[in-house]
Amino acid sequence: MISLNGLTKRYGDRPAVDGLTLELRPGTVTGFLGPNGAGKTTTMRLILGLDRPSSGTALIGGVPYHRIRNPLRTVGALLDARALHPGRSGHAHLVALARSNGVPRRRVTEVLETVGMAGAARKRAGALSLGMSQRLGIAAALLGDPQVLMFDEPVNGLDPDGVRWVRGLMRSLAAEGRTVFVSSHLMSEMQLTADHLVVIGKGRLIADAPLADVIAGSSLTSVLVRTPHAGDLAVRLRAAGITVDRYGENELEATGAALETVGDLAYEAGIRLHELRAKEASLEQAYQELTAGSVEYGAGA
Ligand SMILES: Nc1ncnc2c1ncn2[C@@H]1O[C@H](COP(=O)(O)OP(=O)(O)OP(=O)(O)O)[C@@H](O)[C@H]1O
Repeated sequence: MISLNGLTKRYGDRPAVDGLTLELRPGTVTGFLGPNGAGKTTTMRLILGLDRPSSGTALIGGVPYHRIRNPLRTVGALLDARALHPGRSGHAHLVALARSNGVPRRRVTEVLETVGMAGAARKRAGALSLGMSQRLGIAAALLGDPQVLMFDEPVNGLDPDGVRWVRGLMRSLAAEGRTVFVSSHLMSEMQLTADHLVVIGKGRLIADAPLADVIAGSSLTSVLVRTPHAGDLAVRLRAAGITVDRYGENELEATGAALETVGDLAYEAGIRLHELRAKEASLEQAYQELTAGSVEYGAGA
């Protein structure tokens, strides 16, 4: 479990991370979202003890990173896949990492197989494609078989097959009861991977909620109804303050109300329904609404 309490990091007088308080739970993939410069990488660096907080705390299993006795066996992380000695092979890198952290050497072979790098592991790190470097970084994170895993943009540079593989890996790590914290800008991918979302903007917490709740909270999530009495139902729904769009004679779309509310209002009015169906917003739409006020580096209209 990771707990952040009032976590703050200032560079000069500008906060990059501003009073984050939240908990990341085991058995869950938590997606970490936010516009460019929102403070995602800084938050991960603070959790990993690579930067010191200006105030507040980041604890892993109740202790700060620097007090963990065997960090690699407790937390695995991929922050920057290119941060490797370019002349060293992936295999040599992992062997050195295993040796200095008391991890048995056979784990190197295991994790290289897990990430599909067994063939390319003897290449110089500098000669690897971005996607292969990402796989190697993921192998390093898995090396100590840790309960907590953090990945900063792990699918960056991966081909569609690799993206699907990362999704399966995150899901299986969480299914084993591990805490998985993963940042990404690929909303469609996050929608398929994450159970829970933490959204930040300008260093501040915007949302900390199950994926389903974030999507249900979008103004674009609506209810589609098919009924021979669409006109009557529209009047009833509008009277209850619900926005209604009509499609043809027998169909309407109600926005800003739960499926149950629409069904109950129809029932109370004695209106027969032939179809009642939720039309979910995409995570991308929900995310854009949530972060509309926090985008610092946008391209304008
Ligand atoms: N070492 C540093 N010195 C000064 N400012 C920094 C430093 N590191 C990060 N920042 C600033 O902190 C803010 C947050 O940056 P961070 O990299 O954490 O954002 P991010 O959410 O990971 O962004 P992206 O999605 O673009 O990777 C940015 O404004 C960045 O310029």
